[in-house]
Amino acid sequence: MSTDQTPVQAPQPPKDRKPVVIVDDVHVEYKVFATGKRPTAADRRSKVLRGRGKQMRTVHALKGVSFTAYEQDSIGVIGTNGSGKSTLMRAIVGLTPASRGAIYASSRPSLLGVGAALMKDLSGERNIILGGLAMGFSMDEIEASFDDIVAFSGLEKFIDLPMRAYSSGMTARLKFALASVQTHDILIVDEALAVGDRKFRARSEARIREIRDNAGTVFLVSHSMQSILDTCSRVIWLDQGTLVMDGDPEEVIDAYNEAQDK
Ligand SMILES: Nc1ncnc2c1ncn2[C@@H]1O[C@H](COP(=O)(O)OP(=O)(O)OP(=O)(O)O)[C@@H](O)[C@H]1O
Repeated sequence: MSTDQTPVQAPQPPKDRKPVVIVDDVHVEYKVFATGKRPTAADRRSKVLRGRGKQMRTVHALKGVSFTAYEQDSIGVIGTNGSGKSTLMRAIVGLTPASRGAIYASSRPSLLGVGAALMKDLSGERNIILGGLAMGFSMDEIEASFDDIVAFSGLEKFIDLPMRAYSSGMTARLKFALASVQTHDILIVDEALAVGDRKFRARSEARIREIRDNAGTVFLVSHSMQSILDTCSRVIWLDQGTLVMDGDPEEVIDAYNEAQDK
């Protein structure tokens, strides 16, 4: 798909809401082996590899993305596979360094992705404790919210089973339930809703609205335009690492769908 490269018209800054994330001309480049093998830290240090520079290829995943997110924004992030959505989210959280440009955030953003680390051999119950400790809660705090987390996940009957026995949707529910006990100022949800069933999706969408109502800011990466329309107040569309459009969800999604149909 090709899109023209006219400058993106950013929406007017809201008068009474503070900026919470500023993404300023961010570029991200990944170095990969041309064979598809990713270099390890040892490979990158290795003199042999440096001498064989031709085998390395650079993937320019983000090419100068700029926008400002304000408190109470819930921003849907859309784009075709490989357009740079997850890379942008990982850059905002600080997991992937920008090779150029800068990102400023008013507080530490939390990334809730389907890939968040939980132990498959441990039960749901144990994973709640582990996840809670990893998020910085004390045992007393975890115990106090334990029943709420289980109830939110809707996995009461399965909570003593190893997570290996969970479907991907059940795993995503547990992760979302765990993450939602924490108060987030800036929450990034990467595709977690796509795997949940309708009832769970409605519950997590309600939770996203609640965060927003408490002056938080939410980014939602999804291929489900319905989830985005139901939850987001603004949508940014990425294509081949550039920001194509930023604005009203219906307008951006209409333009995106039109470009896909071409
Ligand atoms: N760790 C990595 N190493 C090398 N290249 C990567 C890495 N992660 C992503 N890329 C490349 O960067 C580009 C953007 O990928 P990214 O995962 O950000 O896209 P996406 O929009 O989230 O895609 P999807 O909708 O498929 O999840 C792609 O060309 C991808 O191949």
